[in-house]
Amino acid sequence: MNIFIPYAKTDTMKRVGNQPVKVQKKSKADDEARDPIQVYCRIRPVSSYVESPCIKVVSDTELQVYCPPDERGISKEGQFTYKKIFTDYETQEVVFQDLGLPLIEQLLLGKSSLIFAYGISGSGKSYTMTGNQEDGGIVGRCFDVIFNSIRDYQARRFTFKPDKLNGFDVFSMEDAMIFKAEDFKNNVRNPPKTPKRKDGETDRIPFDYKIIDIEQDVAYSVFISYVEIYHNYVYDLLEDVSDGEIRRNSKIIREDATGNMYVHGVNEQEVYNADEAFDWLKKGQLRKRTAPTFLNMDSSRSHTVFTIRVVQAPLDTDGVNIIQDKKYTVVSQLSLVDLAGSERAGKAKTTGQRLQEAGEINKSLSNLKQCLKILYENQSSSNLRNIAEKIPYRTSRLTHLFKSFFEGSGSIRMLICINPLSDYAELLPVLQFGEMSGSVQVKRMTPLRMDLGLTPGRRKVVDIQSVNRIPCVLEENTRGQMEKKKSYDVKENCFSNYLNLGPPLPELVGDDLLDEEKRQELIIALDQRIKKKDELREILINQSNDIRSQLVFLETNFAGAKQEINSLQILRDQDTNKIKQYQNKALLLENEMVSLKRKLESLDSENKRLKSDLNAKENMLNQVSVDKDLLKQKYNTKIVKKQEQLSRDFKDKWKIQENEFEAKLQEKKRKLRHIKNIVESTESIPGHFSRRPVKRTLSDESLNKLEPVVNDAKPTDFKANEQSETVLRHLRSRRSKSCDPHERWIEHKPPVPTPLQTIMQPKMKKRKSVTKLTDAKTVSNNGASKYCLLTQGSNEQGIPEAKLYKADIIQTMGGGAQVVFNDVETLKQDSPLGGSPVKSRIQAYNNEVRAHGGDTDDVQAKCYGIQGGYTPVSRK
Ligand SMILES: Nc1ncnc2c1ncn2[C@@H]1O[C@H](COP(=O)(O)OP(=O)(O)OP(=O)(O)O)[C@@H](O)[C@H]1O
Repeated sequence: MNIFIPYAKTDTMKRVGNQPVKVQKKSKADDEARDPIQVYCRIRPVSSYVESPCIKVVSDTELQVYCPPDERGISKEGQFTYKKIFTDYETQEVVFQDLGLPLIEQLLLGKSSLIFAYGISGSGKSYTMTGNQEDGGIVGRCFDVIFNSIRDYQARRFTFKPDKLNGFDVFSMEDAMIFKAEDFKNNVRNPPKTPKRKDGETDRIPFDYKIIDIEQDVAYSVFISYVEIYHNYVYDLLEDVSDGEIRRNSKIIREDATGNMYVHGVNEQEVYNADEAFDWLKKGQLRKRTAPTFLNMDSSRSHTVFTIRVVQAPLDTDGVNIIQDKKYTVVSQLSLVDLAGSERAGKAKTTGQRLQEAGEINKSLSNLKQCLKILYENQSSSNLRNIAEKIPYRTSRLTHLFKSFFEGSGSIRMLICINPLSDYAELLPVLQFGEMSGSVQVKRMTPLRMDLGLTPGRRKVVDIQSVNRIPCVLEENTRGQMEKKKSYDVKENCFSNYLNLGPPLPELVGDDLLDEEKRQELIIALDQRIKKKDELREILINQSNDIRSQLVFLETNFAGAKQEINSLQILRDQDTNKIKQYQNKALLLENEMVSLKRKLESLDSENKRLKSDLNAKENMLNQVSVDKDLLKQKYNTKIVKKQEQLSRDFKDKWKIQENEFEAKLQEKKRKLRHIKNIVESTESIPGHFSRRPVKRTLSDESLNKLEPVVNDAKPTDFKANEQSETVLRHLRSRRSKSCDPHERWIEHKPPVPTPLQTIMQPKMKKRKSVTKLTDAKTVSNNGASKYCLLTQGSNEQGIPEAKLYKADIIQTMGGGAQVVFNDVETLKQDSPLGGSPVKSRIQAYNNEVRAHGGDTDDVQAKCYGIQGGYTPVSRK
């Protein structure tokens, strides 16, 4: 077996003998550290008789391409530099060693990588990536190297299981055994289909390489998946399609919690050895879409991605079991991408479906180119604006799937495959793309393995100490049996060493002891044995001393360790107590939270109820206010109408009263004018006094000391003196008591006069009372010389007032009579207490009427007549 010593170590790796690899901690500088995409170029072999028309390899890193002169004699050429150029005579093994092997080493260290093969159709991409049975490609060789390297450190099958989220769950040994038993049962029921071997197919030649310097205190498991991207859809090549089903369902690409892209729901197979992995590869290859074209008899019509994922989990302190905490599990992946070949329809002579496929292939490849170009431009110093253009990863599934790699989740290597028979126009874009990709930098990934602080070499100690230990992988192969046997041999050898005291003693027969020679021989042999025995004793003593001192040392160590353990235990107990306290607190807080939550909920519901009540009440209030407004409006209009009506009525009444008063006034004026005329005519008669109207009131004190008004007394303005002292101007006028007893009076009074209850009653001895004056003869033929008209009403203050209009009846020549008014007596009553005398009088009158069995309504009506100037009793 070859042992691979890596030729190129990255700065993050440090190797010292067989010591486990220590990974430097991630520094800030590492975050910024970037590595270029490493681009390799492989020229496929062609017949030795044919010479490449336009390619010339200058060195193992430089390649020249030139275009033969055209008809105008113009020739073109260009030089391209790559990490390494594999010429046509370089074997698959060499290519693998340069391209694949370092990535396997990184894979086992927990670092991810991506290799993709790019080139024109038929340039040898699939050959390089997968190869064939006899001469395996990169994928098959990867299996061999991986399993050769981890064989002694493999975890039991089913210890890890994909969690469907691009991570892995870790299970105990017992769980793994249960899963294995279930899997065994399933396999018995549905035996897996192994691809049939083609006629003449030989056995696979395993690649005998091994990486010796890997971490031994971890357990490894390997998972593989195989997908193809066809027409921009992702299909699982390891998915079993049931007999009825024609095609597989496409898968979607997702991003996991750490930002890595993955094919969701893809079938990830755990493989335990290279042959098993190779079987799956073959299975997938049979499902891969290929078709014959003019350029390649077995041309890939899809991009295929073969992914190897290595899962590692550290061993516990005892070095026996795996630490089941998921966070210590390291997953690294190596994606091997065989891109479908770019092809020109004319050259490949494709039509129909093949042409469509070619279109899709070219589209996705051009998007890959575009992404890398933008990445390059974003990184280049010429990007002065320092504005990163958005990279269209999502445009195609191919770039979407590898987005995380371009963004720094692992290193990238590209293999440009070239068919030397291709012409300049075909080669140039491929070579240019390769060179441009070499200038793109991707962030350097730091392996994620965590330092648990456990003693290195735990597995080795267990291996040495337990000779009879059954290795965890014993059931997987017979290697363990051999090792077991080996350990027994060691044991036996050790004991034989200790028991061998020297060469065998000479055989003595009979008198041999008497023979000096024989005796000497025996003495020498015995001496030798004694010597050997002493030596052995000395060794034993030394060893026992050593062991003793070691024991002492160990004991002191042990005592120290014990002490340390005790203190640690105390600390642990304290921590446990603290944890318990915190747990109790958390529990209390949780309970409190629950009760608060409940309270909050009840308050919430109460709040909601109150809110709804409030809303209902608000609605009611709104309704009431609306009703009120409506009512107000209604009453306002009613009031306005009523006011208008009242004002109209009032105006009408006012008009009527005004007219009445006007008529009365006119009448009075007419009468006054008439009186004036009479007066003026009597004034002209000698011996007559000029007469002025006299106004007297009952309250007038001057009434008792009546003095005749002198004729030449200055006329007084009636209006001006209305409120002043009353003046008796007519000497003949007297109060009733002083009436001439011989005078005959015609008393004209209302039909039902209101009793005035006063002592100052007119006293007319000779009189004729009439209630209505319809005939003139009543005045003229009666021989009466005086006329008295009694009116009863109320003044402006509502106080009843009685007026006596006195007149002289003058017989006329024609036998008629003229009534000349010459005096007015006004009778007015005031209460000294300020009350209404009318009311009391009416009350008294009513009482009196009732006492005599009369009806008070009539009296009431009369009162109305007195107070309001209106009498319902009609005068005839
Ligand atoms: N280095 C090589 N040595 C021997 N044969 C080779 C080599 N490279 C390619 N070939 C042969 O060339 C043919 C085409 O190669 P391959 O199928 O790998 O091309 P490809 O680039 O994958 O084409 P496509 O893109 O159409 O799938 C195959 O028959 C393969 O065996």
